[in-house]
Amino acid sequence: AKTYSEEEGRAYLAKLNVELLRHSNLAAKAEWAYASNITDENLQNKLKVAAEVARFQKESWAETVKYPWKTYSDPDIKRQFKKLSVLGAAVLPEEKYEKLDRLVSEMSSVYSTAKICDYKNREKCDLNLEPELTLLLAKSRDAEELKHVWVEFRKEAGDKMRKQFAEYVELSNEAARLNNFSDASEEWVKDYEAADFRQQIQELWDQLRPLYEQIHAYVRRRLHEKYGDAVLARDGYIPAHLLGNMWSQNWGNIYDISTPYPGKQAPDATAAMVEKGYDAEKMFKVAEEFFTSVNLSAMPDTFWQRSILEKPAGRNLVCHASAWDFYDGKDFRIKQCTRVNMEQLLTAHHEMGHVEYFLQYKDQAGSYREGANPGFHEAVGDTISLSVSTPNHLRKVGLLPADSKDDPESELNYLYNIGLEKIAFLPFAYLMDLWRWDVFKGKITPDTYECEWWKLRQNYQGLESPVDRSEANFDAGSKYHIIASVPYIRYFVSFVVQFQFHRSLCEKAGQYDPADPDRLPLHRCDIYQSKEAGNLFKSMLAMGSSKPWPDAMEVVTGQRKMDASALLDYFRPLLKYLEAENKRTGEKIGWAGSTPRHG
Ligand SMILES: C=C(C[SeH])C(=O)N1CCC[C@H]1C(=O)O
Ligand SMILES: [Zn+2]
Repeated sequence: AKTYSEEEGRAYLAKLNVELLRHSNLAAKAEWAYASNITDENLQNKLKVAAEVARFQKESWAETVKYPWKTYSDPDIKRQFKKLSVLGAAVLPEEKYEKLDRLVSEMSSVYSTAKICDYKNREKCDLNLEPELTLLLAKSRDAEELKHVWVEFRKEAGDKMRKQFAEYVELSNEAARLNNFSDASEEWVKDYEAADFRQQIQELWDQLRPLYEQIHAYVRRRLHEKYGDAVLARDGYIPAHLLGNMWSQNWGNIYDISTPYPGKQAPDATAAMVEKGYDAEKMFKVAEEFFTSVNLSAMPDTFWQRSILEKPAGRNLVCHASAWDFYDGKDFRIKQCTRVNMEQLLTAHHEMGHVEYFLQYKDQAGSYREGANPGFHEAVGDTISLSVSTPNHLRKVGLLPADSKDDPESELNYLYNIGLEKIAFLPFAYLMDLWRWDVFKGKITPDTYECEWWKLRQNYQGLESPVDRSEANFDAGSKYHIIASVPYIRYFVSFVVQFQFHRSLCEKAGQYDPADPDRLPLHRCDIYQSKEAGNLFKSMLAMGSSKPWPDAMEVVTGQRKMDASALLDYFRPLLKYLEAENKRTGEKIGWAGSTPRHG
C-alpha cells in the first residue's frame, strides 16, 4: 500500500480539520435544538444529524489510519493523528450507534421532565427538579417533606431508567472494545494520559479524607441538634435527604442551620442581588466583567443573542446548566435555568469559565479544541469563583454591605461556607466514577447496582438512604451525569487543581505570599482586575489540549502534578476550628462500624 509522507500527513490533517469542525458544528446545532426544546421532532433530527456525522467520522477514520503517523517526527502532527485515531462511539454499526444515542437522549428526557406531587398539596403534581425541588431541598427544614421530595423524585427519575441504563452500558462497552479498550472506563480515563491516573486520584483522596471526616462529624452534630434522635444518630451515617441538595453533593444550603458563629456576617450575596433587582442577564454580565477585568475575553454578541439564561415557559428542556462550543470560532452559548441567588451567580461563573476556555483555544486545530484534560475545563470558572466569593470582593461589587467587617468569626463563617461546597463534594465526585468504572468493568452488575451504590455512599460520604432501598431502585440514575453519559472524575480533578491555579494566580497578583501565608492568607485572595494573573491563566487556556496536561499545569503553577496541598493550605484555619470543636463536643470522627438503618 502507498505510504503517506509526513508532508502528505500534514496536508491531510489541514483538510480533515476543516471537515471535522464543520460536522461538529452541525452536530452541536442539532443537539442544542433538542436540549433546549425536548420534542420528538427535535429528537429525530438530532439522531439523524448524529448518524450522518458518525458516518463521516467512520469514513475519515478509515483514511486517517492509513497514515504511518507513528513514524513521523513532528510531535504536533503525531499528537493530532493519535487523537484522531480513536473513533469513539461512531465505531459501532449504524443501528447500534443510533440505539445508543437514542437511549442517552431518552434518559435525558425522562430526567429533565420528571415531575412529582407537592408534599402538602397532593393535588399539585407539576413540581420539576428545577426550580421547585431544588428550592424545596434547599429551604425546607421539615424532615418528612425532605424525605418525600427525595424519594418521589427518585421514583420518577432513576427508578424508571434502570433497564435503559443497563443497555447503555452494554453498548458503551461494545464501542470501547471496538476501539481496542478493554471497556468504556478505560476509554474514559484515556483523556488524562497517565497509566496511574486512578492511583493518583486515590492518593489525593487519602490526603483529603481527614478534612472531610471533620466537616462530616461537625455537620452531623449540627443536624442532630436541629432534627433530633428520631431523624438521625449522632455517630452514624447522615441520612441523605438532610443536606440541602438532591444528591447531597454540596451542603451550602444548610449553612444557615450549622454556621459556627450565628449572627455574624453571612457571606451570602443573595439578599443584595434580590434587593438590587438582579436578573439572569445581570448575573452573567457581572461574571463577564470579572473575566474582562483580568484581561480575558468578553462574550461575543452571538452569546447574548443565542444563549438561554432563564427557564423558558411552556416547553420541556434540559435545565441542567451547560456551556456550548459550536466549533466555528464565533458561536458560543450557555443554557442555564438561572435563579437569582449566590449559588447561581457562582454557577454562572462556572459556565462562563467553559466559554472563556472555548474562546482562548478557538484558533487551535480541531483535535485540540478541548481542555488540557476534562478536569481543567471544569476548573476555569471555579478558580475565578474562589475570588468572586470572598467577602472583600463581594463588598467591592456591592453584594455585601460596605460596612461589614472581617473579624475572625465572620472569616471562619466564610471558610466554613466554602468548605460546605468544596470539601463535602470530594467523596461524591470520586464515588460517582468509582461506581461507573466498576459497572463498565462488570464488577457491578444490574442486580447489584443499588447495593453497590449505597456501599460507596456509606463508605466514602458517610451517608445512608432515608428509606429502605432494594434493586427495584436505581439511585445512581437520579443524577444527571449518570444517565446523560457525562464522566464525573473531571469534577474531582477540578476541585483539586482549581486551588493550585488559585494559589498561583494569587501569587502572581501579589495577593498570596507562600513565604508568609498568615500575612496574606490564600482564602482572602481576590485576583479581580489583576491583568498579570489573567495573562498567566490565558497562556494556559490558549493551549487547549495541544500539549499533555502536565505541560499546561506547569505554565500556571510550575508543578506537573495534581497536588492537594493548595486545597489544604486554603482550608487550614477551618480544619483547626473543626478539630477543636469536634474535640470539645466529643464527636466520634467518621462512621466506621455504624450499622446502616436501611437497605
Ligand atoms: C454545572 C455543571 C455543568 Se458542567 C455541573 O454539572 N456541575 C458543576 C459542579 C458539579 C457538577 C454537578 O452539577 O453535578
Ligand atoms: Zn462545568
